[in-house]
Amino acid sequence: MTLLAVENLTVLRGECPVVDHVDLAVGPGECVGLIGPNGAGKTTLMRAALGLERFKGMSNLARMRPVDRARAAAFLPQSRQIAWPVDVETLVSLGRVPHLPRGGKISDADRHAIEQSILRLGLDGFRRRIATQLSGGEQGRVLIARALAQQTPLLLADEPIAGLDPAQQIATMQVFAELAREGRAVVVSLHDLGLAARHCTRLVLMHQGRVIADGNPGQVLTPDLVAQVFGVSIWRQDSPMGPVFQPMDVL
Ligand SMILES: Nc1ncnc2c1ncn2[C@@H]1O[C@H](COP(=O)(O)OP(=O)(O)OP(=O)(O)O)[C@@H](O)[C@H]1O
Repeated sequence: MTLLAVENLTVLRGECPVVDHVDLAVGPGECVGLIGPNGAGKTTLMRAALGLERFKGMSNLARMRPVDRARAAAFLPQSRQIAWPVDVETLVSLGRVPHLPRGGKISDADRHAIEQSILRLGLDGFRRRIATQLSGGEQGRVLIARALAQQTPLLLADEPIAGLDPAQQIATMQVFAELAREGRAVVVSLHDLGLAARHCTRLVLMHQGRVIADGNPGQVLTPDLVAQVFGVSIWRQDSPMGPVFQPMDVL
């Protein structure tokens, strides 16, 4: 089964392709780290796949009616704008909107999904706090919880761990890996190559709009590719807790 199917997808800015003939298929059980330097095209690829950008090519999600798409995929955009001063529980409950019958009330199943998401993101103590009054990192976790409450087979998350402290970064990546183990799929863009290597089942490396490597972390994060694409050297060691990748120096 394929949850995300993108074929030959190209996004032009004027004459310039910022996403260039990308093919990507993601299925249940995969936690895909979308990596690449600033401007590589990661955000544009996700937005186009969701039908939020004009593109050439094919995306299964962009073809769907909005209500079907909202049940098929949750999207966590890079901008973490929270517009309304509502409490955390109310904000997370908005993730259930695609599942509510027209004019319908929240059901027990909805309540369960909201509760699970709040607990999963460690937000139990925050549920009555006004979301706009939380710190940037706390707001980020609330928005992740809202996306989880949507209970979609696929989650697309654009730099969700940027600005989180180390414990929250690890905990969030563990939640994504867990979702994949439960049979859902996650596509997450991130700049921390070490966390990407540790928690993702697969890495897709973008450079100048193209996918230039796609495979398991060891296949993608080779010293040559990392030097070519990111312009840094990388230190790699296998540890009892898995492989460790650490960018070391600018080349
Ligand atoms: N609205 C826009 N108009 C013109 N160019 C744009 C627009 N949005 C993005 N771009 C350009 O498209 C390219 C890809 O941008 P994109 O945001 O997809 O990269 P990214 O890989 O997500 O980068 P980052 O890691 O910095 O978030 C960049 O060169 C960017 O300047």
